[in-house]
Amino acid sequence: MKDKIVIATRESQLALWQANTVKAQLESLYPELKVELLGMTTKGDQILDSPLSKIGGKGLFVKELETALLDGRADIAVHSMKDVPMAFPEGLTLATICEREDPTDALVSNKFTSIDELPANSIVGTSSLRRSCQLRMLRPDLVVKDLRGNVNTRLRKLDEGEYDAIILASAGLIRLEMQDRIAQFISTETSLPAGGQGAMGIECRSNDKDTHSILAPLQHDETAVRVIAERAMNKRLNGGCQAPIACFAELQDNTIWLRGLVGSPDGKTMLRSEAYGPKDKAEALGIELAEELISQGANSILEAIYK
Ligand SMILES: NCc1[nH]cc(CCC(=O)O)c1CC(=O)O
Repeated sequence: MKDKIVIATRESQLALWQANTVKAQLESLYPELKVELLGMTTKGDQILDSPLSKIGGKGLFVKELETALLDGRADIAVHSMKDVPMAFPEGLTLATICEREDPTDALVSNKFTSIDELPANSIVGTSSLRRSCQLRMLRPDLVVKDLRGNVNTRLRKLDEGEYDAIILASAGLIRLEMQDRIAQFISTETSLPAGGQGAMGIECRSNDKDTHSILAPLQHDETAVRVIAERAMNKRLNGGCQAPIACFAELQDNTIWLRGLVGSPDGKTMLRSEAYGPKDKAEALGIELAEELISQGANSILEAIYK
């Protein structure tokens, strides 16, 4: 067995937290194993001045990390599952899906404690079409304003008064011990999360058997089933995390309950569907739900965005 694992990671606080968490888990499982971090800056970290949906989708935060894996400069990359593209480059694979943190979206505000409390014309910050289409559908009287940057940058912009409230993933705030900034954990009925939200995944070289077996104990089967169903739906819809697509799977006993939606960015059209299926057919369930949304007209909404 190898004696060292190098983790390629972005250098945002959240990415470093995630990489360090995997490092600590591996070190406690394997006291002899050396685990090092290789910090890198990705395109998604560099381009901060244009909306994410305009600068090219889902691979933005992972491409440089994947190059390091393929070059052998690193052995694994720890990702937020919602940022991981559906297809992996030749030679790389998703080895592990770790236990999910709170999957909800969070409202963060210094003035208001819930979406219901926001007065008409309040400015709400998010750069996610998925969040904004759901918010616009619920509250067409609010003003959605683009908000970029890592979690700390976004909170700073809120504190500087540019926004009345912002929406972030609860998981990121919890991990960074900023849970006290959360005004409202928004229910999944109000804001259906992005596929994979709150779950970390670990990518590595497909043929690196040693690393696969080292990572095996970090797999969380229940989370994996849920995330596989969600990603299958996204994949069938060709949607990245920048599309106004939401999907969320829950597991009750051996049954998956998968909910999905596709919204138009103006919040005027919202296609919703849900499906139940056995947990050993997670991928088929995701595809089934996607096809139901396509039969409702999802493709014409999505094509208008990708154009
Ligand atoms: N797209 C950025 C991103 N990727 C993962 C998270 C949060 C943590 C997670 O979902 O695991 C965030 C920040 C956010 O959406 O607020």
